[in-house]
Amino acid sequence: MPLIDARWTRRSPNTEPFRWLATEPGELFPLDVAERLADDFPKDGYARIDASAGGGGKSYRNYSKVLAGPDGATADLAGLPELWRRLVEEITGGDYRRDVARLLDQPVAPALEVRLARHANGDWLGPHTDRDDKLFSHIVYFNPGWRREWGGCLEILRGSDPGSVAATVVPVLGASALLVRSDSSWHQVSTVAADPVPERTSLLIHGIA
Ligand SMILES: O=C(O)CCC(=O)C(=O)O
Ligand SMILES: [Fe+2]
Repeated sequence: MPLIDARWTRRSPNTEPFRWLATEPGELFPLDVAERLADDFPKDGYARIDASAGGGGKSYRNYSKVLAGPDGATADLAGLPELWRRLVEEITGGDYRRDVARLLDQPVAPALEVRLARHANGDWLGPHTDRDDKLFSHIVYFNPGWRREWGGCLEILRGSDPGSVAATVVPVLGASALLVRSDSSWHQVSTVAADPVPERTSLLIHGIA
């Protein structure tokens, strides 16, 4: 039995302010699968990245862990919980990227990068469009009971202005967002509120051209 329910790709993307799609909990995988993935969310082997000083690129702070690189190399899969290993194998296995290509009317991504991220209290990701070597970004969330007022929400922007929010995705368990990269695909992650708000966990899948 696959973990991913291929029916999630029957949806049509939004066209405003660029091409993107939000999926509801239960669409991408059954809720009990999402719960088990959240329970087993890998905790070790992250790099703390603080790019708040800028330097021309996007401004952000998080913990990041690469699961599969664009060169086809997979990192540390043996150390992953069994369910996570299965999920990474399914994502990199071929059907997933063909389904995404059909949904987005794009060429099949020649390569994927798969990462985990954790955002702690005060972490954020400033406005950006993603690098132009990306075809799409798919972000899946694993946060039971996450509330909008805790921050850490994905905000779809009309432009580079952080105030130009067109839509908000609350990163609740099992929800996901699929973004088609373009010069107008501006988005950001609002700052995660202070303790006792828990860490925000996510899986990122980038299609690389
Ligand atoms: O975590 C999210 O909701 C968005 C992440 C993102 O946009 C990125 O890593 O480029
Ligand atoms: Fe992004």
